[in-house]
Amino acid sequence: MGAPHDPLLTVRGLRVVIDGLHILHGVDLDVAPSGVTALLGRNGAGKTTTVKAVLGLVPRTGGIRLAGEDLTRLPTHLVVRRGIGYVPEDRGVFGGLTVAENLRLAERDAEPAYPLVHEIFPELKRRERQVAGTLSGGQQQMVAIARTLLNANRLIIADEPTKGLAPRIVTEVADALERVASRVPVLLVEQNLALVRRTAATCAVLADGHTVHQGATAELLADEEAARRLLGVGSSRRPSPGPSPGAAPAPPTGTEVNR
Ligand SMILES: Nc1ncnc2c1ncn2[C@@H]1O[C@H](COP(=O)(O)OP(=O)(O)OP(=O)(O)O)[C@@H](O)[C@H]1O
Repeated sequence: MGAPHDPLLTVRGLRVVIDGLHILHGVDLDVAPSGVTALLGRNGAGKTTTVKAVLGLVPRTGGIRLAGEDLTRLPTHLVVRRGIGYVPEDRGVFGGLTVAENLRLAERDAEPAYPLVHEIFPELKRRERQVAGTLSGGQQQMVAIARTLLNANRLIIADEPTKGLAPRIVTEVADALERVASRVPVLLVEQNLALVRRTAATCAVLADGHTVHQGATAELLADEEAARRLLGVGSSRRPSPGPSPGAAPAPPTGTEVNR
């Protein structure tokens, strides 16, 4: 175990080769021990592959440590048992099962944390008998996130949880993510910069399969030129409401990684 401010998850020199294609060739990433850390980058930069590599869903080399423990050679089921909850991009909710059945399938611990799930997602308690396929996209996303809260996870990884959702629902999911991150640290893959600005104190940016920036989100997004160059977008559409109360303290400066 490290000191309280040490990163919870550290990824160093992560490489992924699939069918001879070099998809990741040097991803470095520190996930803060509290709050939300964002993983950013343009389409195809390697964000989902990075997450899958951490989980052991694709073959990888490099260094992956959770609270100091080396996960690099562990298969997925053992990575999950070390306490990493995963909310995949497609949510993976079983549309033909009820909300309660979806949650029951995700139980891993002897005493699943239903009180916590119902505290953070009271709507899921009210809808526990509803067939998940009839839920809205945002409600399905809440089921997907709730599954990771049932077990005593040390880190939750959410891959683009707001993708395809209407703006009002994005706000609801963002609210939920903040509630979750006040209890369990979150690594958030996200393209919605307003959401990132609101929730994530720190971020890493990928481009072409490697890390090109790590640091404080507010500093990156305040720098128009860097945001445009690294993310391909302007960043000054909204004033920053600042990081959430549960967010980790941000490092003083960003670090650009030149390769
Ligand atoms: N199994 C695979 N076989 C071949 N190429 C792959 C495979 N998985 C990913 N890639 C390629 O690797 C690159 C990175 O993909 P990845 O899905 O990690 O990017 P991403 O940053 O998550 O993109 P997006 O924001 O569009 O979801 C892309 O060019 C993608 O086409």
